[in-house]
Amino acid sequence: MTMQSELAPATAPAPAPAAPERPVEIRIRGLEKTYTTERNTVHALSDINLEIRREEFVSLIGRSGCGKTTLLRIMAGLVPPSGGEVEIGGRQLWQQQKVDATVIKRLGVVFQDSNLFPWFNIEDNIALPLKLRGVRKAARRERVRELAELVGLRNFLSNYPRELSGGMRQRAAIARALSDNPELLLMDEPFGALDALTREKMNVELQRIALATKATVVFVTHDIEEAVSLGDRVVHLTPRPGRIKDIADVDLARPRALEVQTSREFNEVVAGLRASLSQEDDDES
Ligand SMILES: Nc1ncnc2c1ncn2[C@@H]1O[C@H](COP(=O)(O)OP(=O)(O)OP(=O)(O)O)[C@@H](O)[C@H]1O
Repeated sequence: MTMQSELAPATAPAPAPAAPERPVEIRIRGLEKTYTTERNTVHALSDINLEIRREEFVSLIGRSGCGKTTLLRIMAGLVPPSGGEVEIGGRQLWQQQKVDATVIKRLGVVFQDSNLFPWFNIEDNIALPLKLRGVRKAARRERVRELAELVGLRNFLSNYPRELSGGMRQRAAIARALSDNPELLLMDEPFGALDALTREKMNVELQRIALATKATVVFVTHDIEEAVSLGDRVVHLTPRPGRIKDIADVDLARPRALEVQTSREFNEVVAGLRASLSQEDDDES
């Protein structure tokens, strides 16, 4: 495991960048976010600098309120930053508080709640982004079938969301996010509401899907084991204001089966991150 720290002395060996042969997909520079409400001002993110390479899987962890969701929502074009830059695929996402629509087309977003429309069946839910883009019915049907195969919902296309389990609904939400072939998948605690066993299965599934689609993935979670199981790197944010405290490299081959969690490397990375998170508690007390 390599822990990269902003506070590392100048003599520390330079950390090996993940997948150096791949181009940078996301470049975040000097990102700031301040929320101003009638009652107070919250400095949610401060001087966030991060580069993510194409096809990389990056997990974001940190205690509640450290700005994980804010960072993801800025990257998704949903919340404007107060300062700094987010470049995706070589283009600025935000310009004067407005999003560049061509950059948004590269993105797929999945939240904790699947947000499926209850009055549409699974096929229509998955097909919705394609329909909105004016893709013809026959092409939509073909793409939905492909995606349903990928996420294991082939036999449930005519069902309604209420007839599916939580894990199946999340798989449908992932299929919908993938429908327009996004190069970048942004996921905010997508499995947070699932039971532990379903979550483990979904972690294995998600890796398979990410490998098959060659998507770059940014994945927010509270769970250290989940972050390490999935990530090529794990970015640890600290609160007040949200900053990157350190970044752990996870040098484990893919695809990673559940058994990876018994390996020495896995447990070393988890222990390092746990120590880093609990040091935050000590710093607070
Ligand atoms: N719309 C908003 N208006 C005002 N403050 C906000 C808003 N959204 C978030 N915040 C504040 O910004 C900070 C970061 O919130 P954010 O939701 O990004 O953290 P988080 O790490 O995702 O938290 P959690 O793990 O609990 O979801 C918090 O102090 C939060 O109260």
